[in-house]
Amino acid sequence: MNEKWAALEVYHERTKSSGISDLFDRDPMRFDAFSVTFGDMLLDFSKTSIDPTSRNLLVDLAYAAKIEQKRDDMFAGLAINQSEGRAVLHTALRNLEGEPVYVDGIDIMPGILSNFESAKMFTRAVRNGEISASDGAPFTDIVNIGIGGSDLGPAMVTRALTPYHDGPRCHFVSNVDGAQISDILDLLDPERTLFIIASKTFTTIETMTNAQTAKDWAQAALGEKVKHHFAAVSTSLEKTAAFGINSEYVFGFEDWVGGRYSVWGPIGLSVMLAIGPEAFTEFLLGAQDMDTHFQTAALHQNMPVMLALVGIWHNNICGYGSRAILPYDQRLARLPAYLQQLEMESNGKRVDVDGNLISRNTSPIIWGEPGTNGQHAFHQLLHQGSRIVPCEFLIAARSHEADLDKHHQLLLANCLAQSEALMRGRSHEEVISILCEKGVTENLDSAAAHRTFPGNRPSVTLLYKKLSPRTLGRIIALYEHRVFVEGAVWGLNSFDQWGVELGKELASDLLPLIGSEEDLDERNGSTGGLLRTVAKLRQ
Ligand SMILES: O=P(O)(O)OC[C@H]1O[C@](O)(CO)[C@@H](O)[C@@H]1O
Repeated sequence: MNEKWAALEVYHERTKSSGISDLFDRDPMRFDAFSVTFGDMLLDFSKTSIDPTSRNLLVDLAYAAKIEQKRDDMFAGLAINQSEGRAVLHTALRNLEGEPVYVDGIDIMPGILSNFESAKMFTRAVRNGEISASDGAPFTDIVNIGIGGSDLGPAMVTRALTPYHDGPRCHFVSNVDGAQISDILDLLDPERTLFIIASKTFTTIETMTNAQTAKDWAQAALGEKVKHHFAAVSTSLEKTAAFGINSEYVFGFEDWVGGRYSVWGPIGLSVMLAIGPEAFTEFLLGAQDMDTHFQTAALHQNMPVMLALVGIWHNNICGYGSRAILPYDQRLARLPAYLQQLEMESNGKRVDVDGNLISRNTSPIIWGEPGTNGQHAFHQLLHQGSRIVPCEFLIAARSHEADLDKHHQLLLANCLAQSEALMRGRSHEEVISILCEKGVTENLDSAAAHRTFPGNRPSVTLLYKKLSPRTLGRIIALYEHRVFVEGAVWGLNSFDQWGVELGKELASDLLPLIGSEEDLDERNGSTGGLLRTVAKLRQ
C-alpha cells in the first residue's frame, strides 16, 4: 500500500500547479471520461484535478487495498465488524429475491423476508384502519422516537419522499431536550397518535426518556388503552416487553444491522407507514440496484468506488479536510446530517482494524445545507475563503412540481453555476477590466482584490432524473458503499462506534450532580465550575 500512496503523492506534487480548467483544454472529452453513469444517475467528477494518471493510481490503490475481496466478504456475511465480532449485512435487508445469505452457517434470508412481510401487514392495517386507535378510529399521526441511526435515516427518507406520502403524518423525536417532544406533543391528539419506539438496543437514554414521557402523556389521556398506541422496533424483545409494548406490535431485527445502516429494515417502519409498502419496496429495489452495480462494475466505472477515490484524493492527497454536501433539493435537507453520521461515525477513527495507529487522515468533516440557501450563507467561504472545501452537489433534472418548473430551472441554473464558478474563478486581470469598463479608476487594485475569485476549487455533481423512492434508495446505497470503500482503503473498521461511549458514561456520572454544589472536588476545574454555576442559575 505504501508505495501506492507514495506514487499518488509524488504525482500530485509534480502536477498540482496546473488548474482544473486546463484539464478541459487538454481533453475536450473530459466530461465523458471523468463521469460515471448508472441508470438515470450520473456522477460527474470532471471538475476535480484528477487526470488519467491520477485516476489510474487511485484505482491501483483500491486494488492494493483488496477492495473487491473486502466487499465480497461483507456481502457474504463474514464477521468484518471485528471489534464487535459481527457480520455487516444491511445489504441483506434489500436482497428481495431472498438469495441465501449465511451467518454462522444459517441462512438469514427467510427471517428477513418474514419480518418484512409482518411490517408490510402492520403498515397496511394501520393505513386502512384495521389496526386502529383504542376508540376504533384510524391513526392520523405517527411519532418515531429514536436517535442516531434510529432517527436520521427514517427522518431524512420520510422528508425526501414527501410527494409519495399517502399515509398518516409522521413526526420524529430524537433529542433528549424536552423542548422537542413538548413541541411535537402540543400538535397531537393522543387518541389519534401511534408512537413507534425505535432503538436497536432499547437502552439509549435519550430514546428511553422520550418514550417514557410519551407514554405518560398518552396514558394520562387514554389510561389502560395506551398499549394500543405503542409499537417498537428493536433487537431486544425482552426490553420492549418490559416497557409494556404488545408483542404483536414489535418488529425485531438482528445485531448484524448497524444503526446508521438500518433504515432498510424495520427501523424504516415510519417511512413505510408514510409512503406505503409498494413505494418502500421501490426504495429497497433502488438500494439493491446499487448493490449489484457495486458488486459487478469494474472499479474505474464503479460509482461508489470512484466517489470514494475522489474523496481520498481530496482528503489524503490534496489535504482538504472537509467536504460540503450541497443538495439542490430541499427535500434532501437532512441528507448532510444523515451523512454526518454515516461517514463520521463510520470512518471517524484513528486506529486500523488491528488497533494500530493510522498515519493518514481518515473521515473528512462532513457538513452542508441545501442550495440555494447555502449560497446566501456560507458560499462566500467556498468561493473566496482561505480553505479549499471540495463540494458535492446533488440535483434532479426534474422536480415533482410540474407546475413550478420555472423554479426548477432556476435551481438547476444555480447549481451548475456554483460548480462552474468554483472551478473557473475570476482572475485579477478580468476583474480590473470589468471595473475599468464600469469607469472605476480609484483604488483599482484593492477593489479588484475583493472581487477576485481564485477558482480551481473542486466539486462533484450527482445528477438524477427525479427524486423517486428508487432513486433515493440508489443514492443512499451509493453513499454507504462509498463510506465502505474509504474505510477499507484506510484499513479501519467502519462498523463500530466506540467513540460515543466515554461521553455516555460521563453523562451518567454527572446526572446526580446536576443542581448540586456538593461532592464536586473530584471533577476537573472547568466541569466543577460549570456545575456550581448551573446549581446557582437553577435556584
Ligand atoms: O438504536 P439505538 O440502540 O437506540 O442507538 C442509537 C444510536 O446510538 C449510537 O449507538 C451511538 O450514537 C448510534 O450508532 C445509533 O444509531
